[in-house]
Amino acid sequence: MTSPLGDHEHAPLPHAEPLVVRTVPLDAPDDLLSLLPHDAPLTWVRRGDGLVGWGEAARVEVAGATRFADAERAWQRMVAHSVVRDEVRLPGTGPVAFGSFAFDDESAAGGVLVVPRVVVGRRDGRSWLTVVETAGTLGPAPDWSLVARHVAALTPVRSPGAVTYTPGAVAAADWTEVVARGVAAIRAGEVDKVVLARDEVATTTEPLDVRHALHRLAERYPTCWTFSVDGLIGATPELLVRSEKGLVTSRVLAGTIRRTGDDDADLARAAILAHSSKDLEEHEYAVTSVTRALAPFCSSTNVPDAPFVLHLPNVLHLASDVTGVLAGVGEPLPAEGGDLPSAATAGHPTSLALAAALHPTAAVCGTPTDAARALIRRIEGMDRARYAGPVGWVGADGDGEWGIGLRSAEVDPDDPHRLRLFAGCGIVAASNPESELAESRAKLVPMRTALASD
Ligand SMILES: C=C(O[C@@H]1C=C(C(=O)O)C=C[C@H]1O)C(=O)O
Repeated sequence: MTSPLGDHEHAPLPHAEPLVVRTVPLDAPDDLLSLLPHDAPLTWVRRGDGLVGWGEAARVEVAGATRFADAERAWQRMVAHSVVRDEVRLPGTGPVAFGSFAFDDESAAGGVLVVPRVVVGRRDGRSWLTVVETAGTLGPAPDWSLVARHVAALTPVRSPGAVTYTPGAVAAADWTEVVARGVAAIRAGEVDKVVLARDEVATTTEPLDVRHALHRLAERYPTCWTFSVDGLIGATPELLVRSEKGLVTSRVLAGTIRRTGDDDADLARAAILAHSSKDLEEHEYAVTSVTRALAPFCSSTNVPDAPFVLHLPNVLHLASDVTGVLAGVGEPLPAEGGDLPSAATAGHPTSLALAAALHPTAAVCGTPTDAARALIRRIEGMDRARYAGPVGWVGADGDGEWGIGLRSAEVDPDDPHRLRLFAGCGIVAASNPESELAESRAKLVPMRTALASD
C-alpha cells in the first residue's frame, strides 16, 4: 500500500499515548505571561490574548525535508487517540501543540511539537484552562485552584545581568561582503531577490530566565506575536498563516526603514517607504510568493492593492494582509498541495500543512525560492536553525497560527548564558550593503532590548 504522505522516508512516529484533555472556563489574570514557570515556558501572545503553556504531555522531534509532514502525522495520530471534553470551544481550546521548525531542510535543528500539560488561553475577553493527562480516564474538572497552586510555586523572574555581544558566524564587518555577493548574484540574473541574515552571540552574566525577555518583548511590541517554544524566543511582526474555520490570513512584511525616534521625521520616512520602488519591489515578491502558495488550497483569495506601513518601535515595514477562503470540505487537494494529509476532522489542510506549503516565503528566502535558498546556503555562512522558520501552534481541528520566527534568539540548550540573535534583510538589485547592515542592526534591537535590565 502506498503511503498518503508520498514515497519519502519518514522518521518513525513516537508511541502515541492517549491524551485525556479537558478545557474549562477560567478567569485568567490580565497578564498571561505572569503564569509562566522558569522552565521551558511555552508562549504565543499578542495584545494580551493568546496561549501560555507549561509541562510536557507529549513531544515530537522531527528532522529534514519531511519535518512538517512527520510532525503533522504525529499530531493527527495524537488527536485521533485523544479523549477531549471542551467546555469553551474557541480557537486554542482543547488539545494544542506548540511548534517551531528549522528554516532549512538541511539544518540540524529539525523541528519540534510540544503538547503542554497545562494551557491557559484568552481571546476577546474569554479565558480558559486546558489540562492534558497522558493516561487514565477523564477525572473531575480542573479549576482555578490548580493554577493557584502552580502560581504559588513560581520562582521570581530573574534578570540576566550584564550582557556582552560577540560576533556570530559572520562578523558584522564581513557581512557587507555577503550582501555584496547577493547583489552581484542578482545582477548576474541568478535570483531576483534573496534574503540574507546574520547572527550575533549574547552572553549573559546570570543564566537567562526566558520570562525576563518575554515580558519585555510583549510590553514593547504588543502588536507582534511574542513566542517561546523550546528555547526559540522572540516577538515577530510577521504572521505566516492563521487558519480559522476555513478562513486563512497571512501578514506579509517586506520593505523596511529604520525609525529615528522623532515622530514627525518617522511620518516622513513612512511616506518615503510607501513610495520607495526598491522596497515596493521587495514587497511585491513576498506577496506574490504567499498568494501563489495559498492559491491551490483556496477557493478565493484577497490581496490588497497596495501595502500599508506597519509602525513598530524600531522599524517601519511595508505590510499586506492576504486573506483566503479554504476550498470546501471534501474537495480533493491538487497535486501542488505536496505530500501532507488534510485534517481528518476539518476536511481541509491544517494550519501546519499550510505553514509548510507557504514556507519559505520570499520575505525570508527570496525569489525564485529554490535558487534563493541555494544562494543562501552558498554565501550566508551560517545555519539559521529555527530563525525564520515557522513558529506557532496547532489545535485538534487543524486550525492554528504560525508566525515566522523573526526578531528572535535561540537559547543554547547546553548553556543558558548563551544565545544566538538573528536578523536578516531582503536584498534586491538596488540594495546597498551598508544600509542593509544598518537595517539588520535595527532588527536586532527587539531582542537586545529584551535581554537588557533597565
Ligand atoms: C528577515 C527579517 O525580516 C524580514 C525582512 C524584511 C525586509 O527585508 O524588509 C522585512 C520583514 C521580514 O519579512 C528579519 O527580521 O530577520
